[in-house]
Amino acid sequence: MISYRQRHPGVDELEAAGITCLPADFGSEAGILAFIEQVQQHADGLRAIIHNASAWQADPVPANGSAFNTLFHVHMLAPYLINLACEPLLRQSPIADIIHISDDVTRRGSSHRVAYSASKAALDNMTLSFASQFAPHIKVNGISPALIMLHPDDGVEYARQAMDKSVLKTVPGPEVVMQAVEYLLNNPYVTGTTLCLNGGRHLKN
Ligand SMILES: NC(=O)C1=CN([C@@H]2O[C@H](COP(=O)(O)OP(=O)(O)OC[C@H]3O[C@@H](n4cnc5c(N)ncnc54)[C@H](OP(=O)(O)O)[C@@H]3O)[C@@H](O)[C@H]2O)C=CC1
Ligand SMILES: Nc1nc2c(c(=O)[nH]1)N=C([C@H](O)[C@@H](O)CO)CN2
Repeated sequence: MISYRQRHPGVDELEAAGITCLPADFGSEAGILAFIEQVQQHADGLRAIIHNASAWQADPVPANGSAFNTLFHVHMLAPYLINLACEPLLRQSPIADIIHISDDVTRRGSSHRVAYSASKAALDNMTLSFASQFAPHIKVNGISPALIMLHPDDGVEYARQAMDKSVLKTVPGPEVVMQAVEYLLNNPYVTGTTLCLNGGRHLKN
């Protein structure tokens, strides 16, 4: 089961493959609650919930609360309300997991994405709280990536500078996130942990 906001061709492919694709906009509490209602109508139980939705928003200039408001909803309120509402569905599964996708930027903050970084740091803290609240039946962990994949409009110089930020000097692609997800889903002794997926950036700054 996936949520989508804009109907990408990839959503059509998933739906054709039999995946339940639910429209959702987590930018408001009403949108989050509407998504929860859809999940409850489509699922009798859940093996895992992976919170991936995100907006890489820079801080607006001149300053206003728009980015903070959006990112509070998408990175904080949506995981919070979905986790609490779907706990009973997760308890139907003999093994259950919640995974929050965060961002390595929370290590140091961001001078141009204060709201983005703060909301991801809050998500990291919710990993700790929900891990305590839902144990022992449900494991709750995070994955904190640095640059995973380049955008189509990223230039060669941007890519070189990005690779130089880590000691492993690579932009690995989404497979490494899947490897981290599989590790967390399959390891019965890991909870309250956020996996650092950053090519060793912390060794450089
Ligand atoms: N890409 C990278 O290098 C890095 C990514 N990450 C994190 O990894 C995760 C995946 O990254 P990436 O794929 O690049 O993320 P994207 O920026 O592509 O966003 C992921 C999805 O979030 C959805 N989304 C955005 N706003 C909303 C909303 N209001 N309601 C519902 N869905 C919404 C988008 O849906 P739609 O397209 O339909 O609008 C999009 O498909 C994110 O949490 C990101 O913060 C962390 C560090 C590096
Ligand atoms: N929601 C998103 N979050 C992030 C993205 C993105 O495209 N969408 N991209 C990055 C960058 O790759 C950054 O890691 C480069 O240093 C971070 N977060």
